[in-house]
Order: sequence, then structure tokens, then C-alpha cells
Amino acid sequence: MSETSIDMAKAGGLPSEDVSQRQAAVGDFIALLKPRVMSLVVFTGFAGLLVAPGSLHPVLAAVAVLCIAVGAGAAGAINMWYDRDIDAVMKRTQGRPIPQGLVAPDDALAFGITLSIFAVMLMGLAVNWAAAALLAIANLFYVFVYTIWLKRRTPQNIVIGGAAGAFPPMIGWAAVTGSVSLESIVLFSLIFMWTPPHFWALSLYRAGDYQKAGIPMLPVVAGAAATKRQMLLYTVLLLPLSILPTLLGTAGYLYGAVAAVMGLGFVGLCLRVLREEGERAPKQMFAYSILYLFVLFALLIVDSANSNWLNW
Ligand code: HEM
Ligand SMILES: CC(C)=CCC/C(C)=C/CC/C(C)=C/COP(=O)(O)OP(=O)(O)O
Repeated sequence: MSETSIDMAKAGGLPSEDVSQRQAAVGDFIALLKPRVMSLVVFTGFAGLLVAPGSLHPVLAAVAVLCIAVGAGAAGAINMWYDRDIDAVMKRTQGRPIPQGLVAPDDALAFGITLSIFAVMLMGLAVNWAAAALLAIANLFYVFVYTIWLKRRTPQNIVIGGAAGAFPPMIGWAAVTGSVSLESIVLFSLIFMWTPPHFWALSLYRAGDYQKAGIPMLPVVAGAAATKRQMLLYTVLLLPLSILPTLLGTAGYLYGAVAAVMGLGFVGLCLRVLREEGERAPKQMFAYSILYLFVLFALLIVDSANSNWLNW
């Protein structure tokens, strides 16, 4: 796409041949919430809520999870509004509702802002204001720090901006306890450290897309070899960090053992990424990253020392 058409897209009007004639459907607005990515975000938030000491009435717990889902999805919608120019250029994102002309940019922005405010207010009024404040910070961080400030400026965009996606377990924890604690900071750090290998694995085989869109992702700016070395650093640091919930008593030995085995598997895959050329190993590493985080948080729930989900 030329510079001019990028500017047109940013101004809200895509080139006319790209604009669909059909009306926006509910599904198009749901797609703005990035439901597949957000499913794991919500799961980690839910896990934070279940492993926190104390208990929350099941209805309030459901409201808290809903608020995390809506607040995170709303941030995704605002991200799609801001990134509509680059989304139209990249193969992976071309099919999204805004570049397809299915949802008008202004409607997507209004939808995202309305849902963000709704989620934060509902969390504050129904659950507590500590959880609401953390939800607001995560939402604003993803929109302003990651999307608007860093994404187009620095290859460290996802290291710093990735903090947004690390908030959910802390939000879930605060929904129960009304506060932030060392244990919830450890859960935050786990996702924070996991994000670079998760994303850089994908960016290794999507580097062409990012280059075309002018986004300075690490493989584009520093090359594949430097990206792989940085991935290894975070993957290795993640291993001892992932055992901390057991050491702190948030989870039991079963969690600790599975975290160690899965962590060694993550490091092993990363070493394969370093050794091998081509897309196969990075694709496996990306898929494994999702499985890894899902299994770790599932085990946290099952092997939680507090287990308040059993005695609501
Ligand atoms: C700055 C941080 C992050 C970046 C830049 C990032 C980037 C991405 C990208 C580009 C994709 C591909 C999406 C697509 O195919 O359209 C993806 C997929 C995914 N991400 Fe992340 N991610 C980040 C953090 C997270 C976090 C915190 C979670 C959950 C805790 C997460 C969970 C997922 C999941 C589940 C998928 C697979 C979605 C699918 O199957 O289509 N990501 N991520
Ligand atoms: C309120 C709250 C809990 C927010 C959570 C925010 C969150 C889940 C952040 C994760 C980051 C994410 C999905 C990045 C996608 O990168 P990108 O936007 O560059 O990906 P794209 O190229 O697919 O649009």
C-alpha cells in the first residue's frame, strides 16, 4: 500500500475498492475484541482470581472475569482502530473488520472507548476499585504505551508494552483481596517474561509483514540471529521465575514440577530455534508458548494452596 493510501486509511477512509458494501454484523464487532488472543488473557485473569487468598461471591467473580474480558477486548478494538493503516498492509491482519471496510474506524473507536469505560466502572462499582484501577492501567498501557507510543518506534516495543498483557492475574487477585501482593507480582512477572519469546517466535516468520508495514520488530531491525539470542535470554529467565509460585506457597509441588518440565521444554525449543534455519522451529515455539502459559495457569488453579474455588 502506498504512503497515500496509508494516510487515507488513517484518516478513516480506505481506498474505495477496499470498502465492503455490506452492513457491519455483530460478528464484526466481536472480531474487534481479538477474542482468540483475549481467551488466554481472560484465563490468566480467572486463575489469579481463583488462587488469591480469600473468596469472592461467585456472581461477583463472574462479573470480575467479564470485566477483564470486556476491558481487554475493548483495548484490542482501540488497537485495531489505531493500527488500521498497518493492518491493511499486513497479510495476517488484512482480513480484520476495519481494513475490510466492514466497521467504520469511528465506530470501532467509539465501541472500544465505551466498553473500556463500562468494564472499569462495573469492576469498581461491583467488585472493588483496586481491581478497577489495575484494569484501567492495563487498558491504557496497551493503548497508549504499546500501541501509540512504542509499537512503531522501537524493537523493544513488546518487552515494555508486553506489561499490559501481564496485568490480568494481578487484576483477578485484586478482585478477591483488594490489593497487590508479592504473589500477584510474581504472576505478573511470569507473563511479562513469557511475552518476548511468545511474540518474537511469531515475528520471526512474519518479519516480511512487519517490514512491509514499517514496524521495527526485532527480526526486522536486528535480524533473526539477534532475535533468537534475546528469546533464549527471556526463556531461560522464565524457568526459575515459573517455580516461584511453589516457593512462595501460592501453588504446590505438582505445579512446580510441571512448570520445571514445561520450562525446560520451552528452553529446548528455543535452542532448536537458534540452531535451525527456516520457519518450522519458530512456528513450533509460538504454538508451544500458548500451550505453556495455558498449562501453567491451569496447574496453578488445580494445585493452588488456597483452593478457594473448592469451598465457595
Ligand atoms: C505485547 C504483547 C503481545 C504481543 C505483541 C502479542 C502478539 C501476538 C500476535 C501478533 C499474535 C497473532 C495473532 C493473530 O494471528 O492475529 C498472537 C497470538 C496469540 N497471543 Fe499474543 N501477544 C502478546 C501478548 C499476549 C498475551 C499476554 C497473551 C495471553 C496471556 C497472548 C495470547 C495469545 C494467544 C492465545 C494467541 C493465539 C491466537 C490465535 O490462535 O489466533 N498474547 N499474539
Ligand atoms: C485491559 C487488559 C487486561 C489488556 C490486555 C492487553 C493485552 C492482552 C495485551 C496483549 C498484547 C497483544 C494482544 C498484543 C498484540 O499485539 P499487536 O496489537 O501488535 O498485534 P496485532 O498485530 O495482531 O494487532
